[in-house]
Amino acid sequence: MTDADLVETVELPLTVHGLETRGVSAWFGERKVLDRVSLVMPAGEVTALIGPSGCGKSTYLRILNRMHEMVRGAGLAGQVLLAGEDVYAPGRLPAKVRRRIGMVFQRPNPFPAMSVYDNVAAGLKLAGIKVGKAERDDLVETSLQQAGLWAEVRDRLRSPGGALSGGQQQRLCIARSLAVSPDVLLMDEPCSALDPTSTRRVEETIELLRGRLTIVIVTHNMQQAQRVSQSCAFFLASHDTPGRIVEHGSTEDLFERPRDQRTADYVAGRFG
Ligand SMILES: Nc1ncnc2c1ncn2[C@@H]1O[C@H](COP(=O)(O)OP(=O)(O)OP(=O)(O)O)[C@@H](O)[C@H]1O
Repeated sequence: MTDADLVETVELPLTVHGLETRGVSAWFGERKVLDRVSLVMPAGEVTALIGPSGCGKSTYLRILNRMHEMVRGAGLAGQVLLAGEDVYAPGRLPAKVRRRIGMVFQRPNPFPAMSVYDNVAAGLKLAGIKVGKAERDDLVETSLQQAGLWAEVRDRLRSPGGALSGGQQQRLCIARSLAVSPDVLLMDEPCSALDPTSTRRVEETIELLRGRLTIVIVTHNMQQAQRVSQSCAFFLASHDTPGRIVEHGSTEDLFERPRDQRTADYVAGRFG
């Protein structure tokens, strides 16, 4: 048997696209917070962004789906490519980019008074997608299944989203994002407000989604980065130096065989 035979091959649907940035820098007013960040986030994989607080991970994530430009005074240079196409090309609508590159935030933010069903269907509505009732039913069910929540809510689709547990609410938000069939899902510390059991369930959902779409996750939890991601990028900034990637590569290499001493210190919990 050769080494090649041992490599697990995951067959990707043709529709799964990867994401790449080339020389991305960012500013808030005069202050530069990211410096020439180049990174490939492979199709169908989970890429974890790690690093101490304030090094620019969330800013970088928000650049990927054009949310950074919503902040007054925010500046940007460089390129973001989805399936090789620049998401900042002239004429590309930010709303369309955000439909292809969805996002889940630190705190679950379902519409609390809206039913579970309507919360997922809201993903379609917000994206301006009109479908008939039967197709909507299908999409809601499929999205909840992909988010690993269907079995828990199939009998309470008409209950308010706000009545679910924190972890269920986060998976409901994931289902809402999935309803529009995005290419990429960005997750900004999606488990930081959750207890360990709910965290596990969200991690299982991430595992379920792997291979179906490309995922980029910001996490402060080193065990989580190791559990859920296949590749990993370590960001670092200092008081007078904007955030940069110190090291990136396979998650295993980054944690087991870091090339840079700062990476070794960070993943071992010696700072940050
Ligand atoms: N809206 C904003 N206006 C001005 N400065 C901002 C804004 N958002 C973030 N910053 C600054 O940009 C830098 C990067 O912040 P960012 O939130 O991206 O870091 P982070 O690595 O995600 O931090 P954390 O892990 O604490 O969430 C920080 O110095 C922060 O203070």
